Amino acid sequence: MHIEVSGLNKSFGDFHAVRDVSFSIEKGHLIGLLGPSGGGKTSILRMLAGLETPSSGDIVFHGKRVNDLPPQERGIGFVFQNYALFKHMTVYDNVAFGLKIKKFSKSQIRDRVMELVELTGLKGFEHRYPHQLSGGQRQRVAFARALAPEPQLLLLDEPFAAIDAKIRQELRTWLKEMIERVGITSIFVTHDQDEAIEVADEIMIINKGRLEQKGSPWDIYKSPQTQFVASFIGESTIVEDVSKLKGFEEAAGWPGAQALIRPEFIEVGNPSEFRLQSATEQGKIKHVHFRGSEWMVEVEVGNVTLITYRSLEKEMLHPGDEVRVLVHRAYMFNQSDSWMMENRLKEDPMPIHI
Ligand SMILES: Nc1ncnc2c1ncn2[C@@H]1O[C@H](COP(=O)(O)OP(=O)(O)OP(=O)(O)O)[C@@H](O)[C@H]1O
Repeated sequence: MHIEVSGLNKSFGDFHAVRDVSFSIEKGHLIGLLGPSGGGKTSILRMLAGLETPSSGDIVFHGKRVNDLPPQERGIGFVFQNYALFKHMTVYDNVAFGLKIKKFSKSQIRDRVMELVELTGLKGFEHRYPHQLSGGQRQRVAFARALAPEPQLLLLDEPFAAIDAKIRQELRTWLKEMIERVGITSIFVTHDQDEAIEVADEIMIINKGRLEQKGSPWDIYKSPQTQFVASFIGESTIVEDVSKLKGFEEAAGWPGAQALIRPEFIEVGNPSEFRLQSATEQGKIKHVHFRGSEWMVEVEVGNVTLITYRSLEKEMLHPGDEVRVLVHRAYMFNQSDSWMMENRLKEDPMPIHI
């Protein structure tokens, strides 16, 4: 189902939970609504579902305005964290529930339930009750139940929040595969950036009721349009006065602009590792953390602590070591603009606008 949302607002009294949000979603895409707690993600989802009425704005499914349609007429399936299974019903009856309401025949129900039980890897569990299942299995039943009546849109609100880390990881991969196989347009809410990056075709970053950015995980990571997005996705250090770093002197002409530097924009090492010494800073190692496949290094340059990674292949660094630091790039932000700035001493002398 193609979705078009324009100028969506939601106020609770004089509190604006959702502010002028507009977006469209292609049929079959899996969208992650990502943002900090209280940002408005669930409110957006609830308005799409018809569980909350927008204060203003339009919600259009397949070219038809659905603002006034009740939830059961919108062709939506739900998997909510707190939308528990019916405890007194077996897996079979849970999955059959929506089909009975829609008055499918007994044999149609049987065929559809068995198809979904098979699809979700729950064959053999049809006669179990929810308390006889693991958390991951329960969420798979919830998924099967949501899909049974063949909805056009699937909404998932923090579907894995209550599940422990290892199973959550497996379920993410599983969910992505399932959604691709079924080909259903889906939107899921999460405040976990790894989850959104790994699972979603596109991410929408929601903060303080506003849509800050929408795009593929990779686009959002490499071209963040606001400082909030840059600091919310991935790791970074914010530098108040980047003009003090070598190669970034030009930034002194942009008062008020802040720089945000990602770990992969920084190289740290012994002097012999750098050919262009003049472009590097003097630094001192503060901490070195072992991260399994690499070192995470905190290095002090002037009064700023920068975070970067270092290959395990290279010579080991220790706290207190005097090192050279090369900052390749920085994201620059002021109130109305965002752009990428390259180290002038290193390569391209002109700042590149995103
Ligand atoms: N029924 C309501 N009445 C009053 N305020 C509400 C209501 N529902 C939500 N809010 C407020 O609107 C804001 C957005 O809430 P929402 O649940 O949409 O955020 P969220 O991004 O989903 O947060 P979380 O990740 O914590 O679930 C919050 O400040 C919340 O307190």
